[in-house]
Amino acid sequence: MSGITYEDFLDLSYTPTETDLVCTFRIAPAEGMSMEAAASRVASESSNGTWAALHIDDTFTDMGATTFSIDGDTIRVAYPAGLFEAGNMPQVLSCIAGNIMGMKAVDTIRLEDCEWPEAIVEGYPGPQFGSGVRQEIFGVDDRPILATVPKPKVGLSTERHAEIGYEAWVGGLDLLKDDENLTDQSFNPYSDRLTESLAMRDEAQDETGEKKSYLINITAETNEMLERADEAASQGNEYVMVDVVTAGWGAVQTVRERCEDLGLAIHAHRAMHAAFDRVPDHGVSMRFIAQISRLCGVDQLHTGTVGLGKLANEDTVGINEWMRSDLYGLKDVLPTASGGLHPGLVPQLMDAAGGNLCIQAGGGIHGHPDGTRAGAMALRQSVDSVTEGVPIEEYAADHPELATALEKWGTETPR
Ligand SMILES: O=C(COP(=O)(O)O)[C@H](O)[C@H](O)COP(=O)(O)O
Ligand SMILES: [Mg+2]
Repeated sequence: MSGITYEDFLDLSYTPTETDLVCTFRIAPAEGMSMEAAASRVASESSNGTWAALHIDDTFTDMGATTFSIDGDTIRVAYPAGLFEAGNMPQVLSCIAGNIMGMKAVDTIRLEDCEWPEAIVEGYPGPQFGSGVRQEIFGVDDRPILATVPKPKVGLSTERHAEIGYEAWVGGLDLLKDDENLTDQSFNPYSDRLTESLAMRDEAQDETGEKKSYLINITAETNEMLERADEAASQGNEYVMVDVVTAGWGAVQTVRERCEDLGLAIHAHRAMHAAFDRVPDHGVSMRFIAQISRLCGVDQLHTGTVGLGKLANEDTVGINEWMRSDLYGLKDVLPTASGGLHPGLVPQLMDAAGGNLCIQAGGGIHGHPDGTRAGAMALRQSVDSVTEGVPIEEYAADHPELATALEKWGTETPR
């Protein structure tokens, strides 16, 4: 018999192996607790230790993590790959973002970043299409794809919702998108909405000669989501949308598997992410949420608007870069910029975030003084101004819809 105590989880001379998962945390030790003591408790509680010294014998497999670096408030912890069940994202979170978030040894703790080894990545499918949706679904590779969410976000009848979609599609947008809290309510049932919207989609395609599609929200209990995905595919749609944080990562993994069979792309809305990532010193970062989204295999993910728009953002550019970085052959994820966007913000957005994007606007389309179709035209024109390299004000001179949008909202960010 020998023993393990939390001190065994700190070794500043340790060098991570190539199969270790390395996590970077920022921590504030509780009063009276040294940095070293708090840092070793993080590694202990998130792997195989507890508050008391434990007795082990030689049948024990040591899956202990090691805090190997302390730099100011930042610690780095290496976890052996064998600690993690292959392809089980909830279990990963129960380790590295689990009990430690409530541990009294720290006042605050935030998981900022992970370096994922191949030994773990190979258990996950990654995206089926990634940013390839632009080319594979829409045949577009020279501009961002454009989406709109009808507003008011809930309460519109099915017929009105589909009409708004039609107006947006013929105005030049690629995608109609459901809002995060529209699923299968009595005022706008899922099946009816799917059928009516796709009928409108077909009309818009015939009229414009452009491919159009629909980010229909299937968020629900997992089996229900699978049925809704089946229905979306059987009616000829190309996408489903899932609120990935509220649905849960196990459910996302199940949906991803079904979408492989159905050939459907997944648009990930991140509603509730801010409960975990908004407080700067606690929780998990949006970067981390983006990492697990990619591993679980979503194709598009909301990652913010580089500080423009109505919602708080964390490092959109850095996250977007991570989502297209090399990850042992996993496909990339197409970033979706959304939240308080309007045509006048597009040049700044594309300047900072590039063109490999999905740009989504709700109020910035339907709030256009001349209605949804004009709003959609204005958004498409704003993107065209950037891809054609013409300053937006100059472009607006012979594009009246854009001119009206600029008159209304300028190039300022709303609040
Ligand atoms: O409905 C909207 C945007 O509507 P609008 O264009 O009217 O603001 C989305 O839910 C937000 O973009 C979510 O935020 P994020 O993209 O930051 O997750
Ligand atoms: Mg929304």
